[in-house]
Amino acid sequence: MASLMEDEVFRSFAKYAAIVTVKLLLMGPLTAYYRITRKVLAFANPEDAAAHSSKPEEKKQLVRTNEDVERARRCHQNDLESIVPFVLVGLLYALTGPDPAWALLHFRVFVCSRLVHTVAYVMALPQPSRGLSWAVGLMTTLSMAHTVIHTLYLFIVIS
Ligand SMILES: N[C@@H](CCC(=O)N[C@@H](CS)C(=O)NCC(=O)O)C(=O)O
Repeated sequence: MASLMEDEVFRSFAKYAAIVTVKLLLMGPLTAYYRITRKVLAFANPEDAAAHSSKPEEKKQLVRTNEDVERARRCHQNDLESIVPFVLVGLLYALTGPDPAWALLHFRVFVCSRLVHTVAYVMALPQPSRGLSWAVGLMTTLSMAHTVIHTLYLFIVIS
């Protein structure tokens, strides 16, 4: 780890991966905040509610959903679909010895795209704000994946 930290690209990867992972982790507390402030202190599944009440009307109340809570949950799910691949691919990419300026651009663009995606999702901004920010993040990860695969291919051909 100490010798990896001497590498400029790995240091910036670690920094931006940490930022975007903290952002992902904060989606849980944000969902909890919406649950509390929108008074949706309900169960997620009907069977959980059934364990607490047998009355149909009461059961319905116990599984009540709220648009803000669901929005935060969907955003959290989307973060998992995008950020986990970024961290995995980004780690391999950092190990390919890319140009530091180009690598930094990839990391920054990805982090910005996810921050914009979160704001667009949670605040229900009009499309294509969310779609575009998601697409930019995806392109960035795919670009890094391309470099990883290309580097491996060259390594196999040369050796
Ligand atoms: N699992 C995603 C795949 C496509 C995707 O991530 N689309 C972006 C841009 S439209 C999005 O924000 N989808 C909403 C979501 O995942 O809840 C979906 O079902 O929509």
